Amino acid sequence: MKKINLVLFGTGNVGSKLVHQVLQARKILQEKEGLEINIPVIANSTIAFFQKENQQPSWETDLEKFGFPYKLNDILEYVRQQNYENLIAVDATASEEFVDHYFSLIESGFHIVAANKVANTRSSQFYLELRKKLREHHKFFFYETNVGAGLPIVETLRSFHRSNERVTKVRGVFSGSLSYIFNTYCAEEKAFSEVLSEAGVKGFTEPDPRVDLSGKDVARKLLILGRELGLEKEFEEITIQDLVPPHLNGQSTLKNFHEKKKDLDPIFLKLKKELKQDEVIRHVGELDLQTGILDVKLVTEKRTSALGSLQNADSSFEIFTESYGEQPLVIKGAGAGAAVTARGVLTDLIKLAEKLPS
Ligand SMILES: NC(=O)c1ccc[n+]([C@@H]2O[C@H](COP(=O)([O-])OP(=O)(O)OC[C@H]3O[C@@H](n4cnc5c(N)ncnc54)[C@H](OP(=O)(O)O)[C@@H]3O)[C@@H](O)[C@H]2O)c1
Ligand SMILES: N[C@@H](CCO)C(=O)O
Repeated sequence: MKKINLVLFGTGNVGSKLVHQVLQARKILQEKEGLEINIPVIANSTIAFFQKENQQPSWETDLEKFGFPYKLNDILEYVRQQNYENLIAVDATASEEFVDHYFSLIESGFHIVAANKVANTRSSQFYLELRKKLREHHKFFFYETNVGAGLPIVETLRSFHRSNERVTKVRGVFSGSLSYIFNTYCAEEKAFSEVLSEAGVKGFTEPDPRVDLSGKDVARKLLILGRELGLEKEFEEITIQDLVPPHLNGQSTLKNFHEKKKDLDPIFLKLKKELKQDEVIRHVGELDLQTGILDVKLVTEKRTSALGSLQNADSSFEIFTESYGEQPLVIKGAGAGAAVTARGVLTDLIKLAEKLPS
């Protein structure tokens, strides 16, 4: 039986769902894949819980009851003492700072699976250094859920690139939360702030929803795909329409944003009133490989068009390539949500495990 040992960082929407899915799938993975997945350490931003045997269904209570404040070195020392094989760090945080730990983790023998997009959207220099470090230590880095949650977007583009298929453009609704927000807002008589709150409760938005509204999350996804296709770009080169008014932006606190988010209502009501009867608002990203332009913006679409008729938190990626010609390959489905994302992380873990020794 092949064993992998996970250290899970982040126990929010995605991280907690992942533990449940691993526990549920454990027996079948052992039987059908010959794979045992253990999670000896679970950590959030402040506390960690170390479990010597297999994780139990009571892990949430255990984390709360027996978890204690930790430093990364405590975890590195612990896994070294336990001599765990096939170690994988799962980054289910949205943390900018956590990514600084990737180098120590790799040096300490970890592979990495990340839902967090930050490592792939820092400077090109960081991006290349990380890959150099991975190569030097013979470690893998999987991050399919960085774009389109559980949808196979990164893998599809990487396969095109490897087979020398020229991708000319990727366009679509890249954000599950903004899809939900504009699909709902344009279809129902609710205040924008109310729909925004709903998207948060459903686990579609980033921990700070301004990361979605500012266009930053979609811009990150464009950059990740662009880099996958060999485009050398920096985040600052992306054209982004920021939907957060200056008085609620990153200079003010998240608490202040939540207290004042009703200030968004008149702004979006004005946009809605300007629509013709057969029109809706959609939030789109466009990655043009021919011009090198990466663009994030709001557009008006016909209600009946492919993007105009999207439902729920669906994302839609239109991938234009040389062989597909005028008719793009379209990948569409839930673009956010804990269950689909955790399943995407679990799929990454299984694919990574295939590359590891028994
Ligand atoms: N939700 C989705 O649909 C979706 C889809 C695709 C990708 N993603 C990505 O998945 C990641 C997690 O999203 P989420 O919705 O699960 O967020 P979330 O519910 O806010 O959970 C984030 C978790 O990360 C923990 N955390 C923050 N900083 C940390 C640190 N330095 N070390 C260890 N843990 C830390 C938080 O701990 P505390 O509770 O202690 O703060 C929390 O448990 C994000 O990067 C997001 O972009 C999400
Ligand atoms: N906040 C992100 C989660 C998926 O990356 C979105 O809405 O698309």
